[in-house]
Amino acid sequence: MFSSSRRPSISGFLRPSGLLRSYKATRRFHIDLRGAAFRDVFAFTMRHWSKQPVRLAIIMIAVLVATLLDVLTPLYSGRLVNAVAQGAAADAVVWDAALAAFSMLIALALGAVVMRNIAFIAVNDFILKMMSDIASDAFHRVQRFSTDWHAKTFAGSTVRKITRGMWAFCLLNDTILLALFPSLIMLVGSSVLLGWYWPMMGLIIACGSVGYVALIIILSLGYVAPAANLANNWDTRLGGSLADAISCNAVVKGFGAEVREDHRLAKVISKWRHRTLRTWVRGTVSAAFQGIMLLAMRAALIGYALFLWSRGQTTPGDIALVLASFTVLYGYLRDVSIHVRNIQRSVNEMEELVQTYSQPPDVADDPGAKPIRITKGHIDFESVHFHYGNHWSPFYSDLSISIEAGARVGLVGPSGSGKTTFVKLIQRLYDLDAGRILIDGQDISRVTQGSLRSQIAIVQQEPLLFHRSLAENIAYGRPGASRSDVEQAARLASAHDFIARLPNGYGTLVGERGVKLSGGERQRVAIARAFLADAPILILDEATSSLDSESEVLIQKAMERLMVGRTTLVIAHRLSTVRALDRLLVFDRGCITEQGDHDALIRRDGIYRRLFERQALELTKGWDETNVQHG
Ligand SMILES: Nc1ncnc2c1ncn2[C@@H]1O[C@H](COP(=O)(O)OP(=O)(O)OP(=O)(O)O)[C@@H](O)[C@H]1O
Repeated sequence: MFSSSRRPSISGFLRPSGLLRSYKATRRFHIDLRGAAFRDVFAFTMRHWSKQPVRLAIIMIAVLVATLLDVLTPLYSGRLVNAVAQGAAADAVVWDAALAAFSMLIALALGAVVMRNIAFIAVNDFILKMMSDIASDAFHRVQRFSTDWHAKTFAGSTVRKITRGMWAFCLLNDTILLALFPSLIMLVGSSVLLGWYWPMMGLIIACGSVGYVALIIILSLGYVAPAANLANNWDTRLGGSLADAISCNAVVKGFGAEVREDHRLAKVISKWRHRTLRTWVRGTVSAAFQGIMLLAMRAALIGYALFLWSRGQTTPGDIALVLASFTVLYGYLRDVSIHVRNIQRSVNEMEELVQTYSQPPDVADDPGAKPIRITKGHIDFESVHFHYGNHWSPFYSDLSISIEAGARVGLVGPSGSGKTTFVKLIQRLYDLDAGRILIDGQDISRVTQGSLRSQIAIVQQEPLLFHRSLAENIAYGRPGASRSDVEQAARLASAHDFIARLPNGYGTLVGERGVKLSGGERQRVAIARAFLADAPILILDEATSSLDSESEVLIQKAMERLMVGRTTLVIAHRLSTVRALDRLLVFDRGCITEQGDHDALIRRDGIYRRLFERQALELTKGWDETNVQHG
């Protein structure tokens, strides 16, 4: 992420700096030119600009006036020189002319400072407002992307995409509004000013500047950028190699392989050095060409001015005007290469963020969708056809099943048979290919997703907790729940006792994703959250991880209390825990092959009986081994 002090790169408008130094400052950034990316990013920028037309107008007018005042400054420098060259200060006419020119110079400088600061103040608000909008819009969209999207995308890279995109947008706006726009005004203004007095000089500036900018674009994008890209890759590889060896230091030590790792890194460093050197050399060559071009312009202008002077057509003041004009213009022009690279860099870094805006949500609410009202919790699958996006064959074909309101149903079957997919479809985390899922007679694809999911409580196998206090995590099930409601839910979930023993009790922060709690404690917090949610439909994804028997009993009891009065689906991994449920659905490769209660299923020679016998056998073996050890 960039630093939050964001102006140093805008040297054209603020403070000119050496070409080479500036080049080196930006050399590490990824440079790549793609027309589509430029178009999308500029369209995105325009959309944001159009939301603040008044501020944009203030900025542009202030920058325009400040730069025009800079354009006029050489004119009065020339007049001052002319006045001084005319005679002694004792001459009142000369003195008045010199004083008038001096006053104008001060007034112009003061005006430029005032206008520039007006532009800065306005631009701060303007850009921060857009950055805030981008952050909240991106968050809004990302939160609503499908489970599939989140499964495919690393959370860390999404976060980086948003924050880097925000700062790149800041740099892009700074560069356009505070660097390129004034440079353009200066270029046109100087051409007009000098062209007004000497058309040939106007032509030299106009043609020279256009040639100079074209040269910069060709050198930056065609010559330096490819080398910089390669150097950048080696920069990343160098970082990766360092991180790899340092993070696996225990292995390196274990094998006494320090020297081997030194050699390995030395090879990477050598490649990195060569690639980087090539980029720097190209940067230096490019800077030299730019310098030569500026020198040629300077020589042409001053040479022409001298030529006119030799013919008696210019005064010392005119020469001063030409010199000063070129010096001011030079300050703007010499940093154009940095601005071009800044634009490229911002476009590259914003590209991924902008793409998320054109991505439609995989699962969208129907226009005018109404909230669902679940009173009983009766669930019907009607001829459901479904396949995962990256699979060719359908996972469920013509699946139909009814689950009565208030029933406690276990979903069992081998790993990958489709138990979790079944509950994901009830939550509408994916859309169906065909068929319908109805809850209390309402098609879930026609209601709002938010209302549907808020009436289905879920306790996951590996519950995720926010890095917030325990009280906040539990209250997530019902926003605005009172402290006594939270404690009551924790008691029902057998969580109160362990929370009360913590030094900060309900105020304890649980660490990222709840890492500071044990698996059993996390589950009880998730159960407490589900108690507070008080949803008519409950999904329990039973933990497979081996909890100690005390935790297991506590969790089992908490879950039984939670099931009362709700339609409950239990994804069961250990069949011993679902024996008491009203009904079991046995899944096998996307089909429900058997159903009934435990007693009925165990009597049949089917998958359930085989699974049950295998688990019973494993349990007996486990017992025997324990007894042998203890014996
Ligand atoms: N997001 C996904 N994209 C593609 N395929 C998926 C996705 N999620 C699950 N699958 C595949 O769908 C099949 C069913 O998965 P599901 O999670 O429903 O099985 P399960 O019965 O719950 O398994 P387990 O008991 O191991 O949790 C598996 O083959 C799995 O690889």
